[in-house]
Amino acid sequence: MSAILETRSLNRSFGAVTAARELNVRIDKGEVVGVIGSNGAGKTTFINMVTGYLPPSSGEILFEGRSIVGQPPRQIIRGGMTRSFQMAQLFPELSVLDNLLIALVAAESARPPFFARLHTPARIARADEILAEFAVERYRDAIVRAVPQGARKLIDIAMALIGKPRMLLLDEPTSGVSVEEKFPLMDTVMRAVRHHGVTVLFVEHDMEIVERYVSRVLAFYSGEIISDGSPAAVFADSRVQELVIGHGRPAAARERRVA
Ligand SMILES: Nc1ncnc2c1ncn2[C@@H]1O[C@H](COP(=O)(O)OP(=O)(O)OP(=O)(O)O)[C@@H](O)[C@H]1O
Repeated sequence: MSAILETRSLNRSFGAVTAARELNVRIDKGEVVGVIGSNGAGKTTFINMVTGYLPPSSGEILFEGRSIVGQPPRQIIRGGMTRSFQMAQLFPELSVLDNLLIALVAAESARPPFFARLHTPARIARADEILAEFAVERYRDAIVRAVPQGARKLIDIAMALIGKPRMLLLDEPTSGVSVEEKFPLMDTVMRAVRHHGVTVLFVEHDMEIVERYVSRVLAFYSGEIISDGSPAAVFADSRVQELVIGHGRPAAARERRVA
């Protein structure tokens, strides 16, 4: 497998706090990787550095073999790596369609979206295609503010995928989503990313979601990766049990430990 994302000796400090310490991460094309860690472990710092929102204190970040350190987020998006946020980043007063078109133009062009013509037939066709893929067509012309939370999450992730990125980073895709909605939401997202062969890395506190959807887990603690492997191996790691998941580990992991 070839690497799509690599970090080398990546560090980030905030005053006396080390939020990332010598992170050497390699993600191969097609992997679905979960990032876990307790509050303040450095998960968001890692995602922010990789997507251009936060400059590293030192170290290297390679996307498809090329350094992206110093590139602004917009350039990284156009280069093929996008992200969604814990809180959906939609324009609440605009329609779902307009939100998707703005995201598409941002992924296509260096110009700010308001200088480009949004409503071209080709762009609308692409927006309709992704609305159908995420089964949210019925909200196409709704104002975002009026869309239920679960559908908003899906639309936010659809926005991240509309420009056909090769890598997607998600920050807690199921946060704020009801227990009944979380698995259908993740099923929809995973179907879409697998269909397009997108590599995925997502931060998640819900261990049931991690166990069900990822092939590999990175466990963060105090700015370092303390365990990296299959969900079964990482959940069985005594440091991870002590420092990261405690009693919140999934039932299957508990059973494996007892056996
Ligand atoms: N902008 C900032 N200024 C100062 N300290 C920061 C800043 N961002 C993060 N930190 C500190 O860096 C450390 C890592 O924070 P980070 O947000 O990356 O953790 P996290 O694992 O994403 O936590 P959570 O699960 O709560 O989102 C914490 O000690 C945090 O207080």
